[in-house]
Amino acid sequence: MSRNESGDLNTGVSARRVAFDAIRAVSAEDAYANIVLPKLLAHERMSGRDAAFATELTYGTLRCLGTIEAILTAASGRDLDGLQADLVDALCLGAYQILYTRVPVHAAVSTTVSLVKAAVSPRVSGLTNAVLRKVAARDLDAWVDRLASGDRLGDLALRHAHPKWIAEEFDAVVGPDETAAALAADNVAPPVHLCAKPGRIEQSDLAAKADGNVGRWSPYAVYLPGGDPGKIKAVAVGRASVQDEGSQLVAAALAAAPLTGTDKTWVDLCAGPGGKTALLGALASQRGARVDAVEIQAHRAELVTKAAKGLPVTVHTGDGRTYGTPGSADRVLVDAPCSGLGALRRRPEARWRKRRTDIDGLAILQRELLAAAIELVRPGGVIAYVTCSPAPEETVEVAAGALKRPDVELLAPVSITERVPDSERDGFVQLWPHRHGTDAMFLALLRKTA
Ligand SMILES: C[S@@+](CC[C@H](N)C(=O)[O-])C[C@H]1O[C@@H](n2cnc3c(N)ncnc32)[C@H](O)[C@@H]1O
Repeated sequence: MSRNESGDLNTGVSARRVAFDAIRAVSAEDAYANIVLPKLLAHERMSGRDAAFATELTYGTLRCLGTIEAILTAASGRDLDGLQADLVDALCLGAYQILYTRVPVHAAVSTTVSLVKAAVSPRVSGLTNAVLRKVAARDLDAWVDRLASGDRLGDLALRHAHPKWIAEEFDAVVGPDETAAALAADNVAPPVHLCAKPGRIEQSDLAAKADGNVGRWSPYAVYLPGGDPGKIKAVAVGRASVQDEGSQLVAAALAAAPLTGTDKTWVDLCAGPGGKTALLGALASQRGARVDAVEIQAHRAELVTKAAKGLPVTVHTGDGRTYGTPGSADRVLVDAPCSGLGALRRRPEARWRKRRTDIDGLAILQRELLAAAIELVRPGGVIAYVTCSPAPEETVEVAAGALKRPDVELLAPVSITERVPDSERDGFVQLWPHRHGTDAMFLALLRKTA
């Protein structure tokens, strides 16, 4: 049976049921959509256009959840907390189709009513029909205009489906003219970037073999137009890996920083799952250096071992805050655990799960890890402090704290700023999806002076 986005009643039901089950798992069990959905698709043996439709419905609904819920609340005239949770999930799925897709309204409503009858309760099918018909009375823009309160960031957050506090974090960095673009970029699925491991395969060779395009910024990046990267031989045999171009740039910037004296011992203090370790390992291999990769979680340390197979990398399971001998490293990467606000486009549900208060605890750990890196590096050595977040509390504020020390100075990250326009932020690097097509990686490049 073939199904498509037209909303044909006989053809879209299974994809919608898969999407509903995935959304249920995310909302009821705190599952991750990118993990639960492939399992459901495999279980249903769903592929091709059906799988693409189920994915669009699942990811789209979860991504836009806060805005959809605000519209459902207004349309139904009731607090959604008073409705059973599985009904709310089904209503969100139906409303997403009405507001954000080209599925005809009658198909979105009737398929959701059928879904509710089968998967929730026939008793609430009339309510489902009534609420979705009210949602369909306006298009998305009209709903957003109706719900707008006149608060600039609150309204932008509503329009671009983010919690307001995240809009505030972005706005604090890019300023009012760019915040809408920064938020909108999170609603576009990221393209797949490959990293051609230096010394293993040339960028142009990988691009030709993978039917991709050479990346704009990283000398190792290849953009894939589509398809399964696991099926590309260079990836399967470890000569290339899937890695965001921004991650490649910040890892390579550590290796590119000027250094006098010994340059043999590189440390990756927060290594799991090993994407940056693998790139550093390949670069170290070309330069006669070695990488010690530290990861606190054993299962993630195993992933590092796999990612770095065949490279001069030693993996240590342990706490980066207490690792190693002071003054023993030439280059240290601290790719710190962070809020991940720079990679929201990768995880549809993530923005609604995070809380601003999460950053407070993370900032303490980030400062401790950076302090440990400063201890670990030798005088003259280099530290790259990296986060996949632009939030000031876990980026410039952490780096500025370290720069108050008399034995730390800021290094200009020219390997990136001279190559990538609009990437400099107060002497550091800040990449953005809407500017550069990368995750919003932050980099502070520091030197230990004495
Ligand atoms: C942002 S991720 C690193 C991503 C990795 N560099 C890559 O490119 O694949 C942060 C990692 O730090 C680890 N981590 C958290 N606290 C740590 C600590 N105290 N010491 C070492 N690793 C830690 C987390 O388990 C997580 O795997």
